Amino acid sequence: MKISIVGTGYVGLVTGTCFADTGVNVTCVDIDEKKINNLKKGIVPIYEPGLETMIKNNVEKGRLHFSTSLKESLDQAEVIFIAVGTPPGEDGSADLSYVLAVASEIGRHMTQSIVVVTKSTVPIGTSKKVRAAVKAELDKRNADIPFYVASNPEFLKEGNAIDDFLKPDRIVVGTDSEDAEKVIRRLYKPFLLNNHPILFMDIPSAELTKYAANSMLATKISFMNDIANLCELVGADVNMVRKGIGSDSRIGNKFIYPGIGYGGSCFPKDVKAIIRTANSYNYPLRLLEAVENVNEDQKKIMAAKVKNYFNNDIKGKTIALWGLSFKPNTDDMREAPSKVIIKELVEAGAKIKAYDPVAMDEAKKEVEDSITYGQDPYDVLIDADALLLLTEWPEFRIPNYKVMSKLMNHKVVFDGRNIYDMNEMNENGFDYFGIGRSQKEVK
Ligand SMILES: NC(=O)C1=CN([C@@H]2O[C@H](COP(=O)(O)OP(=O)(O)OC[C@H]3O[C@@H](n4cnc5c(N)ncnc54)[C@H](O)[C@@H]3O)[C@@H](O)[C@H]2O)C=CC1
Ligand SMILES: O=C(O)[C@H]1O[C@H](OP(=O)(O)OP(=O)(O)OC[C@H]2O[C@@H](n3ccc(=O)[nH]c3=O)[C@H](O)[C@@H]2O)[C@H](O)[C@@H](O)[C@@H]1O
Repeated sequence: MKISIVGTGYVGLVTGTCFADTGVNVTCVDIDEKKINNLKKGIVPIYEPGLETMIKNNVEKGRLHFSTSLKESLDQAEVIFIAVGTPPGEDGSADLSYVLAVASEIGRHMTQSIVVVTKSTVPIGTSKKVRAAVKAELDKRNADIPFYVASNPEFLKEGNAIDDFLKPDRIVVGTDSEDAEKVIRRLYKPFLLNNHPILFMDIPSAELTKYAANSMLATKISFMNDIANLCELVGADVNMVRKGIGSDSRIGNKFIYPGIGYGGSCFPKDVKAIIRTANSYNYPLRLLEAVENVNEDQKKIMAAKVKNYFNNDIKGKTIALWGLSFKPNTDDMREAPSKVIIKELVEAGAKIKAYDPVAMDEAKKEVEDSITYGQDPYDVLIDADALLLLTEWPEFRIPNYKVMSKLMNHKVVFDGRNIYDMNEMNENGFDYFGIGRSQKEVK
């Protein structure tokens, strides 16, 4: 079987590599020549654990190819996945220009019947537009070639992408044709061996499922952030409350970790987009509007805690940051809450020294020039007046109190992910502030 994946980003590259791993012949296509040239040399553009080795293996076996030519990739391909970006437009709606440009290109170059699958996250009705864009190009050249469209949203998480793709909780496919269903079922069969279901449904339902899933997860996070803030006021510990509610199987213990607000390329964008879609039907999604508002406020909470601790005067203070990426195991800085926190602190006159195991190169492209970067976690603690833990990378989990005490000017830790033991911090002489943990225990 031969397939093509257009868009070689987080989703396209992982999708292509995982399909190649099952023996399918895959061509990953991108318009970014540098990216494709690098991939041909074995240089992977993103940090995703396990991906590099898997790519290398499949390239060596001759099953995984990289190209800038969509036209060439179409040769004998049975399925083509569209996995390009759908960034938010100015009004919050998803920008479909990349998706539709690919659809038109498919129509311009296809020579045999093919299933066109949209894997990008797209609003309801997009598959219709994809179908129309392909058809318009076929009509222009009087080509009567049958083709099918399908929607196959992706649910992988960055940092755990390969595992999520190989062992999905479910695969969602929206289609209106039995022929397309047959081809897609065959392609996904290797991932269904452990009884993970493949759910076929109508196309609008598949498209909406993706937004509903991300919105539900974002809602859980904002809910817990709201509860965490209440915990601080009433003297409760959100870690306890989280365990207390998470052990109710109806609620579940996943995605209820409070923190510094959800970030990344998807939750913020997708919550905005579904609100926008609903508004266009004159149906305000009040709950999700609140989810978004809580999240915006939550991103500012750490900076507020720091300012409050130093009596609203952090001018000239040196603040050390551990972690910059929006979550561990990725170098992705898109919508990272760290960017909001840095902005707030810099505006108040603080000097920032940051360390992240992999995201510093990405951060340098997006963050204030005034901040400096360290070689390792302890490097940034030299003369620091405070440490802020922003991303829960494993290497930050067990801090070396002796070294910290020696290096830091002032012993205070603000833990944006609640990974530290408050008592242990206090016993080692550190003032400690987590998220949603009673301030009473602070010395
Ligand atoms: N990043 C993630 O974890 C997830 C993303 N998604 C969705 O998947 C889609 C892709 O997201 P990412 O992989 O993060 O995007 P990305 O920004 O990492 O990659 C998109 C790629 O598409 C390429 N591209 C743009 N126009 C093109 C064209 N005409 N022809 C060929 N290539 C083209 C770009 O050069 C870029 O390399 C988005 O809709 C996103 O919402 C869904 C699930 C997870
Ligand atoms: O559509 C997408 O792109 C993807 O978006 C998320 O995946 P991702 O953004 O990679 O990462 P998550 O692990 O979901 O984390 C998102 C944000 O929420 C935050 N988060 C997550 C969980 C939690 O309990 N608390 C919390 O604050 C993380 O720190 C991070 O900033 C979804 O989890 C994926 O299923 C989906 O495919």
